Amino acid sequence: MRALHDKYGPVVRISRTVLSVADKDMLKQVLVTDDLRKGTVYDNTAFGKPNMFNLTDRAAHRHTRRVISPAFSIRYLAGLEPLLESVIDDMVEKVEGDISAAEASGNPEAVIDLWHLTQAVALDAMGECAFGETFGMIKNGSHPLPKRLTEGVRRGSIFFTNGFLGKLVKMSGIKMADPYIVNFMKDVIHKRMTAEAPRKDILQILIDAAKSEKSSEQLSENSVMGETMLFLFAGAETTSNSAAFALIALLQEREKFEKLREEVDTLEYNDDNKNFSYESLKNAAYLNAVINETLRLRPVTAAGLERIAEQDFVLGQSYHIPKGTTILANMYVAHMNPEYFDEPELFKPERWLEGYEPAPAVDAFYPFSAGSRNCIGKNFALQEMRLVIATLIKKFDFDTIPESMKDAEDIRHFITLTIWKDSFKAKVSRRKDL
Ligand code: HEM
Repeated sequence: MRALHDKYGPVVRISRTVLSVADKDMLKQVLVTDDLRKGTVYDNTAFGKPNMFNLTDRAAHRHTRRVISPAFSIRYLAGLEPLLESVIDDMVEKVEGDISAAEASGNPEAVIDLWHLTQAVALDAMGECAFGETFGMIKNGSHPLPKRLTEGVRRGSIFFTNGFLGKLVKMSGIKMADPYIVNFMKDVIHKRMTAEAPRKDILQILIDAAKSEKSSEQLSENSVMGETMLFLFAGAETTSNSAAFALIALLQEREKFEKLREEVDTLEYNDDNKNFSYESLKNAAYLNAVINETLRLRPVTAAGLERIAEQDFVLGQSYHIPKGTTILANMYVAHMNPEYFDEPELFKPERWLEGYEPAPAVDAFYPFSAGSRNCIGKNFALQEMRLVIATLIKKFDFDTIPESMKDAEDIRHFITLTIWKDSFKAKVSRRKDL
């Protein structure tokens, strides 16, 4: 798609009824101002349960989003900090344990798969915050869930990107939701519905809605299940891949790693509970610049977001778009446009720092989308990424493994952007300068 945009400009007609759009003002029009309805491709992900992500009906989506939004408010998220912190503590313990094991056999460095580690962290974070208990991924190293999750996402991507196949499977009545995940979910919800005391987490907001007697605040039990499963799909791999992509970029460019470490060492850190404060991470300019730059270069939805014109309209004051046209909002192409971001191929966190010239076009930066269907988990994801990256850099030294660095260049797009090998290993040791 990028090559087509390079050749034909910000609007590319890829078939009689499908346009790809990468102009920043048009992206805003499609996603925010005109707020076009989600396209039919989203129906293809609704094999199991309808949820906030795949609902295309505006009223149904508005209701669900309104009921769930309090779980993602900044204030409520602040209350989830102890849960996230316990996951980060597990991560540190795990890495230290691996290093101790390596040291016992005479090696100061442990070989650790950072792709898997961040995935385990994201799954345990989702477990703690949305399922009421950790999956124990970091500690035990395995749980049937991540394997099935990855398989599910990859299988789903075939249907997500192939509308005809999706419709065929739907018509045939084949159930795409993995029964293991469904049963797991049913148990979790049952436990919480019958629990005596509430637990302060994301799931609690959904459970309260399931129990609510006011129809305007209600969610059916079926919806609670659909939404909770959605958090697992939407919240784990997206966040873990992004955190891992940031670590890979920092290992590729050591001076940026050192610059980040310098900043991380100045941040408020509580030695007793071994954690950074939310405020200090939120205001860490270089850390947030590294995250922004990673999301610019490696946006999880790099294939574009599908929207549909429900009536004729004029796009960007120049294109007459007939009703029924599908529009792909292609943020990746916008992120790679040199008019918006200078030297767009380069990993340059500095562009996000105050005073950098030419300033990045923040209105062309859409990693979490925008408008009524933007990412509800944005703040959660950002905080988790900040914690993971800052903690690893504060506590450990890293050495690269050439073969892994090479493998990390093979990046593919399923539903999210991922490393084809599903693995990124590095040598990790205790920090020598502490
Ligand atoms: C780096 C991490 C993440 C990125 C880059 C990301 C990005 C996105 C994007 C681009 C969308 C719009 C998708 C579309 O229109 O098709 C989206 C939607 C969504 N995301 Fe995220 N996301 C991340 C993490 C999370 C987390 C942690 C959660 C939940 C805990 C989450 C939950 C959702 C949900 C529920 C939607 C659908 C919202 C709606 O349609 O109303 N995401 N995300």
